[in-house]
Amino acid sequence: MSFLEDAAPASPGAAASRMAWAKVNLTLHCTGQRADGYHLLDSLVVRAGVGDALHVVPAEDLSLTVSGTRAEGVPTDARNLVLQAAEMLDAGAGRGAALHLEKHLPAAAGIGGGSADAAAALDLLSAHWGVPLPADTARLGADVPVCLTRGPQRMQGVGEVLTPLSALPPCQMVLVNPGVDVPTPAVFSALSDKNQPPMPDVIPTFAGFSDLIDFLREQRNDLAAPAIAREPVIASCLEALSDAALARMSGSGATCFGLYANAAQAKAAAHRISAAALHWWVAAGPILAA
Ligand SMILES: C[C@](O)(CO)[C@H](O)COP(=O)(O)OP(=O)(O)OC[C@H]1O[C@@H](n2ccc(N)nc2=O)[C@H](O)[C@@H]1O
Ligand SMILES: Nc1ncnc2c1ncn2[C@@H]1O[C@H](COP(=O)(O)OP(=O)(O)OP(=O)(O)O)[C@@H](O)[C@H]1O
Repeated sequence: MSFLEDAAPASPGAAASRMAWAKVNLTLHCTGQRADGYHLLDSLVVRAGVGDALHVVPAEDLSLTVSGTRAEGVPTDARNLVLQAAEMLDAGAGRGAALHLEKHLPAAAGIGGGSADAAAALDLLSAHWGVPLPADTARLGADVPVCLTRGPQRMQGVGEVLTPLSALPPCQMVLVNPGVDVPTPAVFSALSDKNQPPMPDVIPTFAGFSDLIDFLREQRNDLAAPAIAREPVIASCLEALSDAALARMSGSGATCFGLYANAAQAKAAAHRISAAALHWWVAAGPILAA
């Protein structure tokens, strides 16, 4: 089980570090489809207080090593979004950096693990090399622009249109992943109605936890039904979170989140679910305010 307290501090030899916080889609409405096949979205996105950590030390060449509880199977070559972000930023200039990724988020899990790592790499290396961020970071992945922001965001377009929202009331979250990879393209393809209603034009400022929950209850994750049809265990994750004020799936799955009013409730739920489903990944922490 992972908690915010487990988040890796800057490693002793690192010149600089960044956290790559999990991205959670509190809502995910699919409102259309572009001619190139990408889907138009309307999503309320937050960061959970659990994530990967990326460290850099100066070096002649560009390199990446990976450790951590979820390091198994994560590529260390050019397939890794951290190195793709570095190459994008370097633009062929041949700059070096020794990068080390502490991987704690499951991959292909709907919480943007790879996208958050790419955003952390862009932010870290932009400062380390003294070069500006490129404009078209969505080329690395539709979730990369939102992972470069802090605080709650309304995400529209195919992921590149971002509107910062007022801070949410304090809210604790439990994340549960049953260990099945859910490929994003397959879930989008299986979505039968791609023209569903957006969120309201104006997202209100929430006075307290119960106002936030009341609002979210009226919203949807349109990818939940096709994801559950592919992987029915996702419904079991939602069932395991049934003591939460609200339980939904994030992104294209399979990770589900439960929202709780306080940390004691969230930790109790996380312990209960971990004990009952030993092979599931379970994490608890606050929604990050900024
Ligand atoms: C489902 C979300 O996680 C919601 O935040 C994102 O839209 C997906 O973000 P991502 O994994 O960074 O997406 P990408 O790596 O750019 O795209 C993976 C695949 O998802 C599908 N895709 C993604 C984003 C989008 N707006 N429409 C899509 O149809 C496409 O088939 C694409 O080939
Ligand atoms: N830094 C990285 N960490 C994890 N996986 C990576 C990384 N870089 C590349 N990958 C590859 O990308 C794939 C998808 O990873 P990622 O965690 O971004 O997907 P996701 O959880 O589906 O994100 P989303 O929330 O956008 O659906 C993995 O199968 C993995 O092989």
